[in-house]
Amino acid sequence: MKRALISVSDKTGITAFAQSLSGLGFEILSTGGTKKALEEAGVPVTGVEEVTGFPEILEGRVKTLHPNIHGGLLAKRTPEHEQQIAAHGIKPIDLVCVNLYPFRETIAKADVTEEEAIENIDIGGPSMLRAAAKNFEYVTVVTDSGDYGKVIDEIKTHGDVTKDTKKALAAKVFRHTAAYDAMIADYMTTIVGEEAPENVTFTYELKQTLRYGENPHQKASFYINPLGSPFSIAHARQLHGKALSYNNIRDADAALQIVKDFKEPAAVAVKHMNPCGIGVGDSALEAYKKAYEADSKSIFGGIVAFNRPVDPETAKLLHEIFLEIVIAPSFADEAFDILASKKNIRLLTVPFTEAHKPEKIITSVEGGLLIQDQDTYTLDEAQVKTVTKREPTEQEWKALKLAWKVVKHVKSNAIVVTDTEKTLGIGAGQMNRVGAAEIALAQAGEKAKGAAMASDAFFPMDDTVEAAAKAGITAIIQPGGSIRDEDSIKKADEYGIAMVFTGIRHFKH
Ligand SMILES: NC(=O)c1ncn([C@@H]2O[C@H](COP(=O)(O)O)[C@@H](O)[C@H]2O)c1NC=O
Repeated sequence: MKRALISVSDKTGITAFAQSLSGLGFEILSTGGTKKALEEAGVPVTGVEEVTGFPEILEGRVKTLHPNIHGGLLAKRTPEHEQQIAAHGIKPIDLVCVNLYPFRETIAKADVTEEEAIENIDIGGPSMLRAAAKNFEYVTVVTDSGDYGKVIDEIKTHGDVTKDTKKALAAKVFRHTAAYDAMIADYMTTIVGEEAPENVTFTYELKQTLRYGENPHQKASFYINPLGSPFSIAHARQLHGKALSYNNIRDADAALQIVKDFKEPAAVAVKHMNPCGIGVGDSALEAYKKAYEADSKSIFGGIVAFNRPVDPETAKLLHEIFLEIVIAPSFADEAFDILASKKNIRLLTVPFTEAHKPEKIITSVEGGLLIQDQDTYTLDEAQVKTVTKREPTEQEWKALKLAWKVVKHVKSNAIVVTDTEKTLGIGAGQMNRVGAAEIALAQAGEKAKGAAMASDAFFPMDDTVEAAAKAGITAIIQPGGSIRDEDSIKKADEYGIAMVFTGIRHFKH
């Protein structure tokens, strides 16, 4: 008689599965809670303690960790192994169905204690899963209730689960136990505060296979951190429109990261990971009008993120142009109807919460990963110092603060020109700083007169100040720290520009 060992925390679908196995001639072996559930459903079950000859001890910490179980799981069906287990009175186990203590769900609880988390580290379950998966040649191993039906069907059709399925199920089990352990490792690493552990493992879950990657000939998938913040593109709720593409996800992430930095109502338009127009105002409507005005050409086909609910008036304006995505904390019903009248536009919501804890940034390079903190620095006015003869006026200060907030999110070398309520020119991703300035100033045109300029890193020479002055810029904010700072300061003084140093750099590569 074939034997199946069933030990599950999540009992979804288990009685039907066990019933089918029993009907197909399997003897069912089971642990405490699972045995009880199966017995209540009328499935004949043998308790594991009858197999081990040992009771469950240490509050369930030891139930299946016994040679009578693991010998039965790991024995090859070869004469040598069969003789060995028989000599010890061990019988083979042909199928294992195990799902693990809910560690992830436990640590996701806001009030979880360390003790509770530790108790939810499953030991016996992964041991059985790994033993059965190693012996996939002979043993079927199931951990996902989604596979119960397939396993039963194959046994009914072929008398056993096919070799290919056994192998595929084993691979799935190793992925599962690896992810489970990675989550435990991450939790423990955080508890002990290890900054750069000698190994790093992550658990990410498939959210979506994408139609393609950055280009149609590149394959791509989207994996998300199951414990990630809801205030993220990974956990955004899509209310309308076609599935997000690879580029959509990255652009939407960029737009969210920017709009998160604003307390006042703001609208952020993004193209190709850079902001193309940012506006602030007293309402979403006002902010959007300014973001649109900032660059009414580039916004076409872009992504717009708001940090306030989208109202019908704003929706009407958004509806006038082609946009890929609109993201906001929410959409008023009428606003949703207006926007959703276009079939393809994606409408996403994310809960804007102050409690958001920024995740680390992980970037891949060929053969490696780079991990760093997010650039969460916000301007510390006490640290900022005016280096020129002239202090910025109140109006200039307002514009400088906006420019500095924006420049952090623009690819380096970055130069941003703003007034007090919107971007006027954005020079992004240039290989020399003055080149970025020329782009930003050309875009601002006449509006550069009396405007503010921000630079993400120091000026290596005074040419950017010169270009700014000639375009009519009256205030500049930059980190400072160049050996030629004095040249830039002198140049600013020459033109009566007020320049402040932040002492902080905002490279974004
Ligand atoms: N300690 C053991 O020997 C052991 N054997 C199986 N388990 C787990 O116990 C759970 C099932 O327990 P029950 O059938 O009592 O509800 C499963 O999630 C299984 O993975 C164990 N528990 C944890 O390590």
